[in-house]
Amino acid sequence: MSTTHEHQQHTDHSSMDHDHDHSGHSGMDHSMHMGNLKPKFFISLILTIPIILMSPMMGIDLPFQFQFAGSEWIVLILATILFFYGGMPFLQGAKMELSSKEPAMMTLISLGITVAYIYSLYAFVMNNFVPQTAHVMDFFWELATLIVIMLLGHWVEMNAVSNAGSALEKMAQLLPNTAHVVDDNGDTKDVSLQEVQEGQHVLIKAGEKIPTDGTVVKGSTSVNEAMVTGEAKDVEKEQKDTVIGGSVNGSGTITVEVTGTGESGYLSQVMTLVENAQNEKSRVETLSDRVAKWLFYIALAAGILAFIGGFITSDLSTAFERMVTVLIIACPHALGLAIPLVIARSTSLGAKNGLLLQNREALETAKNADVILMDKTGTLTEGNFAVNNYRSFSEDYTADQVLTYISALEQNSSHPLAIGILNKAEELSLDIPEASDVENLPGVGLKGTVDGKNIKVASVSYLNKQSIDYDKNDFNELSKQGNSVSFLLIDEKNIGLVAQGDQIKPSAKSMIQSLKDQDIEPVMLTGDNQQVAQAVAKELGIDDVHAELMPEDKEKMVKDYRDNGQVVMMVGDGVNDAPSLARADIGIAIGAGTDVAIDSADVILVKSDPSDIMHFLTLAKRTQRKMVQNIWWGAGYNIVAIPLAAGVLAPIGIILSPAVGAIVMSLSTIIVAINAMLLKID
Ligand SMILES: Nc1ncnc2c1ncn2[C@@H]1O[C@H](COP(=O)(O)OP(=O)(O)OP(=O)(O)O)[C@@H](O)[C@H]1O
Ligand SMILES: [Cu+]
Ligand SMILES: [Mg+2]
Repeated sequence: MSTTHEHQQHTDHSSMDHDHDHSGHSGMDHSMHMGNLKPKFFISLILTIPIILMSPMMGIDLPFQFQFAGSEWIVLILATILFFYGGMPFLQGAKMELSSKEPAMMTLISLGITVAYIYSLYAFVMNNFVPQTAHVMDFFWELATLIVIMLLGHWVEMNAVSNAGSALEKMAQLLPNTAHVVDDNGDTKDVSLQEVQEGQHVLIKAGEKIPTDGTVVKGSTSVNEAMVTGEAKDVEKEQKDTVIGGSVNGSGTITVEVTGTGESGYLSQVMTLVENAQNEKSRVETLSDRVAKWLFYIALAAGILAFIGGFITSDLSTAFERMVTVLIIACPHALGLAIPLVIARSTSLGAKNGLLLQNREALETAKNADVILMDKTGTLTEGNFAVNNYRSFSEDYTADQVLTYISALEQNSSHPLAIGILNKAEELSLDIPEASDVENLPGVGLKGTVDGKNIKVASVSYLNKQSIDYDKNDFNELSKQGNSVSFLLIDEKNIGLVAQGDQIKPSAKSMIQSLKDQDIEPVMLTGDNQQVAQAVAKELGIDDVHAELMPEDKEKMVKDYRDNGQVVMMVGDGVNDAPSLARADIGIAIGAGTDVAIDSADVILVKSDPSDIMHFLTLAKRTQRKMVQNIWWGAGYNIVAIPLAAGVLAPIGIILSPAVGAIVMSLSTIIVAINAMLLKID
């Protein structure tokens, strides 16, 4: 079971309807190569102040400004330092964008500052060394403020990303992080990962994350190490093999002697979460890059036209001035903040509402969701099973012995059904033997060896498929009462059963109603038997129910819906849900669920409350709306200002005064910032 691999496939699949490129990071993922912008921003700010004071803005002297003999030299020197020091991150970014042939934000900024700088140099030379010419307007003021505001924007953006990272870290700590430590008597105890010590033995059940580095001392399994090594291939592990903390156990149960420190595995787990979030390239971010790319071409074209127009109607100097004005005004100050601010706000709102977003793209896809497929056990129900009945069909075994054998296998399972059974066994103080070669049979149950016997705990659908006899009336009676029934098979012979009941989560019913109100069709997919499934569905108001499904059946259902052109959300918690979570457009895992499910999902409901799905949908919708609004506010300024600056209306005497342009530009930046902060979900 290679979940990460499947996740990869999943992203490939979803590219049917939109182009999100995980490979195309390079040119646009500014934060990766910009280093620490904080000192850069402050030093640039200090350099900028004297420039603002001593240099005219777009050729206009502001009331607080002053000049003195030689002050233009100070401006020149400061601006030169600023251009190379403060502008470097953008110049480097532009180099990367251009080398991948994707001119965007960085190229536009670089073009603006480079033209401003070079033209200002030219103006400086003309004004100071060629006295006969008319005064040539320089752009040192614009150059300086441009660089400072851009540095601020990117610093905020990077902060947003790393804040999201630390929010994630906090959230991840809320997820269960215990290891099952085996003591000398063979009993297991759940211990917080920080307390696990080298040399201890830990039990790792199917679908669980391997908590620490170690050596296998018992059992065999296959392990998916993709999270750690990046290679999406299952690796077979048997005794004496080493396992890596953070990798995910397949279907076998193993005992491992801890060799790495207790924390390393867990920490790496958190770190991967955070890293994934940081590397995540949301398509909405790309949207602003796309807008910037268009602005780049528009600005370039407008700049050239302005130059030609200016040259025809006036002189070379006016032509240059207009071109530079256009390029500078085209620079998307506000656009640089439009998306990062919304993302920062949205991530922290999500965290406050119990949502851990592993894949921010889910925020975008959500608005198109047509159908939501939901697992039953542990998702819509508590997964707090209580044994209502257990019995033997064989004269060779008592009912208690049936429960004992089942418990022997269940000790190796992380399934909610296992907990109910083990609680009952403990209540009865049953002496449980040790099982070996335990393997999870997803969608069916468990198998293993106890007292030299081949034992299985299996579902009714397995018995049906294998044509193993059981009393149908008896089974129907139990399951109609809402019991999940598991059979004990010894050498494939039906020996007994255990029947357990569960409760529906309190918030589930109103959530289903809200989903229907939003025209999202709820469908229940469960591995449990028909009768229980129907009972729960009826109670919740779900009309479409599919029961007795194997994990691959669930996955196929997701696929069928998607092939039908529908956008599928899938909510689940178990090993049996992992493939479908990865396959769905939006996979949502229950925080208390198994590690594989969590790894395969895009969103984690940390509080394990299904009604947080509604929070997610609201957050997604509002985030999306804010992004679009902010892009309009950010780019709208450019759309209006560029043609004016280019002199489109010059023939009728209207030409955008550069000072007014600069003021409107600042206004649009402020609007974008305030608008982002107004994002709320209640
Ligand atoms: N650890 C286990 N102990 C006992 N029975 C099990 C176990 N695992 C699976 N089964 C049997 O297999 C059936 C299917 O299990 P599966 O995990 O696929 O679904 P589920 O947990 O019952 O339901 P859902 O898919 O809604 O979570 C269970 O209903 C049960 O009969
Ligand atoms: Cu700008
Ligand atoms: Mg489940």
